[in-house]
Amino acid sequence: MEQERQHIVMLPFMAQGHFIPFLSLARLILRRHPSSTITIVNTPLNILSLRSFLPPDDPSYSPVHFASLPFASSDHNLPPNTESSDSLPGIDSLPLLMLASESLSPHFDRFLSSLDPSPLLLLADIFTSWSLPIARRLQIPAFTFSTCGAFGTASFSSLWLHLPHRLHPESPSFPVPGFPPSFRLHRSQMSHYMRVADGHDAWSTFLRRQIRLCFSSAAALLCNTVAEVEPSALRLVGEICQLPVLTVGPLVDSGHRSGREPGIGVAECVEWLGAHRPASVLYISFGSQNTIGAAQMMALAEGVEASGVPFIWVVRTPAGFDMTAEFEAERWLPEGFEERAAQGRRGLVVPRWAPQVEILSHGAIGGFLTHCGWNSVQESLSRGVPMIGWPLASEQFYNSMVIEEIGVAVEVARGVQGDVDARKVERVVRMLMQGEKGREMKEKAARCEEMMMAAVAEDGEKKGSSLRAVEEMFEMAYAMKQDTAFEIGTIPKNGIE
Ligand SMILES: O=c1ccn([C@@H]2O[C@H](COP(=O)(O)OP(=O)(O)O[C@H]3O[C@H](CO)[C@@H](O)[C@H](O)[C@H]3O)[C@@H](O)[C@H]2O)c(=O)[nH]1
Repeated sequence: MEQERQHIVMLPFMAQGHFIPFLSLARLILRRHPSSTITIVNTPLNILSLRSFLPPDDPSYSPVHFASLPFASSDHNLPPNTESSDSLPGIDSLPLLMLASESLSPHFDRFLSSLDPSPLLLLADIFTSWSLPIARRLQIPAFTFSTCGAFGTASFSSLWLHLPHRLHPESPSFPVPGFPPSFRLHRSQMSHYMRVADGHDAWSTFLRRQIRLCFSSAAALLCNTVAEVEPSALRLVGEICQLPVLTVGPLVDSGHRSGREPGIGVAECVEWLGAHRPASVLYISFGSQNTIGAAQMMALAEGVEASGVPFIWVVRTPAGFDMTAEFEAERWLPEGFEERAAQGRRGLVVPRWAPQVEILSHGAIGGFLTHCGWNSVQESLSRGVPMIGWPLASEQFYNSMVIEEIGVAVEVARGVQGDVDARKVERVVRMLMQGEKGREMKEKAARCEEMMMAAVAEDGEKKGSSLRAVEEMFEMAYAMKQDTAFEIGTIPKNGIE
């Protein structure tokens, strides 16, 4: 009976950047509760992708099952076989995928209703909050798992709910509801979509609906962060969403990870990195679904080349062009850039996708120029690698603020549209990789690494904060399951809507 009650259903949003932390959370849960079973629900192609992340012979994942819900992307004005954000031609079509994802609701309802006995818990994504009312109706405790950090979740949620910049049309910066009065954000720290949002566009419609449902219907918020790394942001996010917050990070899986066909094999990467001095190589990547502008790409290439710092750069077609298309180096990079980089192993240009975790784990990596996607930030810090931030979209702007404040990063540019100065890139790269300030940042990153490892470490009775959070999650879910009245009123409400 106990065993049956330990069935957890997970519903990640349709994006690689969300699958990775969900799988990693599954692994963490199974480490603490090996007799649990976990069913990850998604669309057919995403299930294939999720499966490919799992090491084929790793018994620790054998209690993970998958359930597929019917989905045809062409029914939603999306290209055929487009089921995740990284297979979209560009970020502009993300709202179509977001709105299409809500069509899974009746299928998910049928799936969840068919489970007998009913599961202990639903772990929904913040973007799949449409599933929370279904779980509540079926008296299944439902928590939201934010794949972002605490500060990122707090800022992103408050900004989308209130669009506060619209109240200050003349001002470049503005206060944010729920944040201390002295706190202000700058317009450049918003994606283009948020800047132009009026509350009725497709982005606002979907995101506001999901955030409100999360705040009103989840029993708790799980955050992919480490309590000791983001202590003050934890209070902030708890106040903004009016939910208990549990920190379960860092969800960085060091196991086998393919997910997508890499542009370079692990062995080749490791061999290339092996020819370099410790902490001498800069890794450059903009995550799974973002890319920079064409002129920015040229400036970045010029700056990195001028710095003389060896690099591995994951490239994809610039913003405004089909991101799924083949990368044309001769069109998007300075003439002869790749050939010069190849000489003496100065640089490695990798099309589309690289084995990032393996690269960041290599001792030759000394810095990471990143778009500040939260998985990348966690992967970098959990290996003590300091960063250069270049946030492009979503909550990446606020992640960049967090890592600057912790002292483990410096921001070099923002967004996909602005001018980028190759000289500044050169200076910042040299500073991080060769300067005194870079050395200090590396020391701070090493301290973050220690805190992150401690959060998931166990020494007899002593458990790290993230392991304790997993226990708390189980205790809350058991208590809610026993309290058959949980549906009416035992869940905290934030009063929104
Ligand atoms: O060549 C690549 C590129 C990416 N990755 C992996 O893909 C993930 C990328 O995740 P992340 O760095 O978070 O970037 P996005 O894919 O852009 O993530 C989306 O989801 C994140 C978590 O919610 C948010 O923080 C971001 O803003 C949002 O864009 C990481 O695990 C990387 O290791 C690779 O393995 N190889």
